[in-house]
Amino acid sequence: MRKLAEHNIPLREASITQVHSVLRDGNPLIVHTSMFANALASLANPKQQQQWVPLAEKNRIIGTYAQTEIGHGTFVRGLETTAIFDPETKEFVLHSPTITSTKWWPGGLGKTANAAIVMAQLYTQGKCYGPHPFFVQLRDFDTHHSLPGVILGEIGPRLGINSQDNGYLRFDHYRIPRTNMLMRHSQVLEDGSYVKPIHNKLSYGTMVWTRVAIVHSCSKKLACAVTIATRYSAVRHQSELVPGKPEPQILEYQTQQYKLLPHIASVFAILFSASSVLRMQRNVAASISKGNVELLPELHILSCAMKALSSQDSTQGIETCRLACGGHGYIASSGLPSLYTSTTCTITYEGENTVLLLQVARYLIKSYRAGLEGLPVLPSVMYLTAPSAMHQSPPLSNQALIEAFRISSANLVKETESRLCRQFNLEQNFHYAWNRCSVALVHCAELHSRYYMCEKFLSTVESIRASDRVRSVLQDLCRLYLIHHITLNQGHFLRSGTLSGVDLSTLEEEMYELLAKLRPQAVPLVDAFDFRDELLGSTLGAWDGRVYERLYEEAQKSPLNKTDVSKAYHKYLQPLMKSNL
Ligand SMILES: CCCCCCCC(=O)SCCNC(=O)CCNC(=O)[C@H](O)C(C)(C)COP(=O)(O)OP(=O)(O)OC[C@H]1O[C@@H](n2cnc3c(N)ncnc32)[C@H](O)[C@@H]1OP(=O)(O)O
Ligand SMILES: Cc1cc2nc3c(=O)[nH]c(=O)nc-3n(C[C@H](O)[C@H](O)[C@H](O)COP(=O)(O)OP(=O)(O)OC[C@H]3O[C@@H](n4cnc5c(N)ncnc54)[C@H](O)[C@@H]3O)c2cc1C
Repeated sequence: MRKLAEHNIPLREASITQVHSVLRDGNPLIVHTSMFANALASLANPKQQQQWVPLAEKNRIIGTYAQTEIGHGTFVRGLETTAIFDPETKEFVLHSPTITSTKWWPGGLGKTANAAIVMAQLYTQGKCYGPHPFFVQLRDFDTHHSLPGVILGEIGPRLGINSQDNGYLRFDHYRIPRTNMLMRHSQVLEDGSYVKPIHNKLSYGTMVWTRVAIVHSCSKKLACAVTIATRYSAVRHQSELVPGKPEPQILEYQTQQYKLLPHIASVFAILFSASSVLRMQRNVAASISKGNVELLPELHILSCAMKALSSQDSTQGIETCRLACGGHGYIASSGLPSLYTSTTCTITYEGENTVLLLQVARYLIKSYRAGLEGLPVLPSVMYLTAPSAMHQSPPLSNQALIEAFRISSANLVKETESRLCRQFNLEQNFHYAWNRCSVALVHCAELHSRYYMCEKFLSTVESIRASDRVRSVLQDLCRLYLIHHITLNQGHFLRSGTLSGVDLSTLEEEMYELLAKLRPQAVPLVDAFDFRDELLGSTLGAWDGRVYERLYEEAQKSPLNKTDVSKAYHKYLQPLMKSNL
């Protein structure tokens, strides 16, 4: 926090700086500097911002985002915490009526935060208007004691990010002023009448913002992992490639190159997609402030798609990097275990991935149907019903591969929509039919999202003007990425007829050549991510390659090495050894 102040970094931007990466196992302030700060900036009206933002900037208020309940995370409309307006006192009464309505998971809630943005079902004049955000003080600002009517605690150890205090929260008829409802988009007036927002999902804005931020952070985490594993693979020598010859660097093995290079490529694919979504988010934020919400649905879908794909890719990539380091990848000092545990949670939080992909699928099916009827659809999905341009590009060129993605994705959506119609005719209920098709629907969303990511990778690389040599390396990397994902999804391309079996063999052959061609670039590419050793925090991935010395030095720090004979010997082991059991 002192560093942020020194460098004049506003609270809202803190979460995208390096600060949080230094604190590897999570930290109790992350939700304060990200979601809480963003909720105030985007959901509070100017008067409320004047009241709370300066206090949050000075860390007098430390906040969290309390939405998820022990009984409901995904289904936001099903939240049970109530905020009932009392016109007599001009207050909202917050209450947790059931065990399942207990807020559960918010970061920093357990012991750190003294305030929260609480999502609760808004009731006024006897009517429920759905989940709305409220600013709620939870602890005394001086003593830090929880306030009467507020029950708070920590939820216990987790798979990772255990330096963070994820918490639980219950309300017992806890009263807050009317003006604590975040009123930028919707309001409850003094007489209890409700003023609705210009789009009924604007109160979900903090989630959209965080999903976009997660895409960027996933590329960073994966970049750390590939840096560690690639540098280590250049230092580590093992086995014989040619019998009788010296042990080669493990990076010489094609299988090792196959483990690492596609994930190095993935860092760029995620990064370039993140930039594109971020640009769109800024445009949408500017439009919303002028009262235009036309592009909000597109941003919602794109942020769902990219959050799902980037969290899945980076988690798998980090695990592959860990395995690529053999036994040393399992040791905590490699940095890889904590990278994994602090990344795999992104698959679940801020919208569980399957659920987000189903949001994307819903949009694809709706847009496909609209396109068939000649109704206007947004640019990113026009291709679903637009004629194919496959024949215009040279066979197997990058453009042709992108076209193959586009056509395969459109084909899958078309096929799944027909299945949905057939199922609907059988079930006579759209929702049951939807559920019966949901595996295929998730595949549609994944292929569409992959197409978007490939397209962003290629168009960004093609636009590089600063250096021909850099562009050339990135073009190879991008080509590897396209072919790699085509080989992983062969079935879709064969089914749509966009690529033949022969095409796929040709591409596979090219992929193996690309691995060899890119091998000398592997270390320079990860060096170019420019992580300081302190930030990587890895015995295997440091700049100087002193892997074995660092592993040995780190072992010396183990508390068990402070004495030659441990206390446990005298207490348990010696008696056991003498007991003749
Ligand atoms: C670095 C920071 C650390 C972060 C730590 C992690 C913090 C957290 O995890 S906080 C909690 C996060 N929780 C979540 O993300 C919950 C996930 N669930 C949801 O977002 C919603 O329940 C969701 C989107 C799945 C469904 O919402 P629901 O209100 O039921 O809408 P639904 O009926 O499915 O859709 C209705 C329409 O709204 C649209 N819609 C839904 N959400 C949005 C949105 N945010 N913006 C615009 N439109 C939206 C849909 O596309 C749909 O449009 P259409 O009718 O045209 O097809
Ligand atoms: C580390 C961490 C930090 C978190 N921080 C916060 C925080 O700061 N604030 C906060 O409010 N919350 C936080 N959360 C909660 C998080 O947002 C939820 O866990 C997440 O949204 C998933 O919801 P859930 O746990 O209810 O899962 P569920 O929705 O119960 O998911 C369980 C399974 O059901 C499936 N499923 C659910 N609905 C559907 C559907 N409609 N169709 C098909 N399948 C479905 C899912 O795919 C999944 O396989 C955090 C969670 C974690 C793990």
